[in-house]
Amino acid sequence: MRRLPPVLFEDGCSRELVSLIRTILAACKEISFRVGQGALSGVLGSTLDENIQGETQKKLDVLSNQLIKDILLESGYVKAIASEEEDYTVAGNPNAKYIVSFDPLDGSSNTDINSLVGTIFSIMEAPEGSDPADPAIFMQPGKNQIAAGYVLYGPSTTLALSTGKGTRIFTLDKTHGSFLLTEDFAKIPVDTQEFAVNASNQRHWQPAMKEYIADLLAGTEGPRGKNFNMRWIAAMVGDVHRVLCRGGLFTYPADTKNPEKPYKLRLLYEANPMAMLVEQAGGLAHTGEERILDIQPNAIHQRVAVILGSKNEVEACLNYHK
Ligand SMILES: O=P(O)(O)OC[C@H]1O[C@](O)(COP(=O)(O)O)[C@@H](O)[C@@H]1O
Ligand SMILES: [Mg+2]
Ligand SMILES: [Mg+2]
Repeated sequence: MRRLPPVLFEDGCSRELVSLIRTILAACKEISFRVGQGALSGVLGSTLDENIQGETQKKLDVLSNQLIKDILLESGYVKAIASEEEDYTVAGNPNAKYIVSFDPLDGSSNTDINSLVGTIFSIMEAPEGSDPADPAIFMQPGKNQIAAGYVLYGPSTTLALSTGKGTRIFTLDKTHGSFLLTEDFAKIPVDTQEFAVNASNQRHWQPAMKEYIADLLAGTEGPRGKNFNMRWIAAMVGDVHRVLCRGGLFTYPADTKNPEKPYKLRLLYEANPMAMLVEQAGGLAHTGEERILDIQPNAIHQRVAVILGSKNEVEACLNYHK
């Protein structure tokens, strides 16, 4: 089986980029081990702290963030990092070429129930002459991503990675510690009969999303003329993995539950990297108003609406938003 580094070199990735990706993955292997230890790890449950976004931090959120942050800053490969669990961006090596944003542990409410969690990351180039301490370094649209990926800590530890030449899936061989290529070019089927949404928010959605989901639920008796099934893992990383494996539509739409927070998912750490992986596998990723990868960010913790997955189904959903 082909191992990760040679595959990336064949794609023309620079030595520095391959080393950076391997550095992130080294931290992910450690997180994979800790997550796999479950209650034995001593890091299940919550801390007494909140992150800057007002969310309670799980002990594994804090640990995963520390592992990735330390290894990246020590490596010298990054000019700056932005993390869901850091209040501000963190400056790195002023001479480095890349910047990395990451969600150290996505779906962390799942840690205590032994369910899916993962790490999501996005790599861009730092603008020429930029100041490593200036958060403006991260204010680039997602289409500038050089690489994006996630590591899913499930029954097996799985990496989905794109460097702009398709989306590949690797599986961690825990006996040797290598990520082995297990699916060369993931291809999301264009049609689907499966969707993922947190339906408990239904009464707070905008009319377009209410109508779209109602029509899916109406099945063969509704305007879509076919039955749909629903899944919700409560970890975007798990839901997007299913979409990459067998298609589907995943959405976290705008809602009016908390007027100060109409969107849930973060642009830099969640929406952008997932959008790149999905588009590189033949799917679409949109907010309902614009392509996610075209959004010009205005803050590191910015949140957006997300509709992604099988091309024809995302287009069907977008038709309700016109
Ligand atoms: O509480 P809900 O509505 O099920 O939210 C689930 C969503 O929240 C998230 O878990 C947010 O991620 P974090 O765990 O990194 O905060 C997404 O992965 C997921 O899609
Ligand atoms: Mg997350
Ligand atoms: Mg997280």
